Amino acid sequence: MSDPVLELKDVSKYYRVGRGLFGTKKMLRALQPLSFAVARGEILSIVGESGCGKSTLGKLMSFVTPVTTGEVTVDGKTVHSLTDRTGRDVRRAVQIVHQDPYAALNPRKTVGSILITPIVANHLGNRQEAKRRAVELLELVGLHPAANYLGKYPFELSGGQRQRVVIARALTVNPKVIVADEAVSMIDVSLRQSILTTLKDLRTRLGVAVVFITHDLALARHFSAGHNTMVMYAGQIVEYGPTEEVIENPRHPYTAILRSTVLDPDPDVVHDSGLKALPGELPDLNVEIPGCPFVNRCPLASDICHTHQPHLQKDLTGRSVACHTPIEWSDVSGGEMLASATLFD
Ligand SMILES: Nc1ncnc2c1ncn2[C@@H]1O[C@H](COP(=O)(O)OP(=O)(O)OP(=O)(O)O)[C@@H](O)[C@H]1O
Repeated sequence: MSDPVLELKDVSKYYRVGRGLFGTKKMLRALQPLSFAVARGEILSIVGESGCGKSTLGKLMSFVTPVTTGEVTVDGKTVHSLTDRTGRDVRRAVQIVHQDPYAALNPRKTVGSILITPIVANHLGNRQEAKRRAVELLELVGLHPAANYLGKYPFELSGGQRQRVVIARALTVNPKVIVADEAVSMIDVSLRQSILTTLKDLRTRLGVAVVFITHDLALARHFSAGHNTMVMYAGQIVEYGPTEEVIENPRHPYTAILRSTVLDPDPDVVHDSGLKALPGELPDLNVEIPGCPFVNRCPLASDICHTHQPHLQKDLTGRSVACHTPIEWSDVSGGEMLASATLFD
């Protein structure tokens, strides 16, 4: 990859979820070891059903939660503990924006204080410089005239305005990557588009990379058009590559089924098209299974899928798929693509 800024190497996450027989620890495998990188200024969408590990991955890459195994690095540097002062610069290079703008802001602090405090605390300017920077950031995230917002309390703002303040706060420490975890899912549908545009503008204006975590394939297609999309299933990456390739000509049967279930035919339509329930259930993450985690829901499964776990393999188009029986596409007439498998019936 050209110019990676954030790299995850064999990163996994197990949560302790109680005690089993004889007091043994019961662990839930939220993420299998996975590796990928985010390039400077890249937009990467991460999509998948509820429980597939998207938020866990977002928390690991922004140093909110420690990894169980593996390593997360920013410009080749890592942190050895999430509270280690020497790793502060590395940690603050990745900022996370959560879905709930109501819970994210201290109701007793003004917008000015919310933005000025981290700038001063991180020695990025004195109070006067911090105030100037706060105004700049509010303008940047689309709150005009910015000076009017400094004295406001969160309760005086709409959900969309609060989320803009949350994004401005993330920018106070000059991050290299913003992880937006379902950042518009609690925002009124009519305001989503403009917040997404603001996030995209940050990439253009500041060169910051944006990792966009969503359960909504249509939003991913829209937001990361021209960039990359990763599809997750049961704590694993099942498909990864250029957004148009992954979503228009999916090679993993899971991506294909998601696509046929949820997508609006118009790629420019942004609306609430969350994943509908697929037939079957996610596998039990408490149990280690030998084969592919999707095997019980997969219409293309063959014998090997029950016994051997498929690994992510890159094809000639630069897309990676973890599947023993990936869908083959062929160009039949003047660019029209035809799948070998009829998953869309
Ligand atoms: N702190 C925790 N302790 C125990 N299990 C957890 C914890 N956080 C997440 N999990 C479990 O890890 C798995 C992955 O959860 P995660 O929240 O990362 O998925 P997700 O794809 O983001 O889903 P959602 O969109 O519903 O948040 C789930 O089975 C979840 O119940």
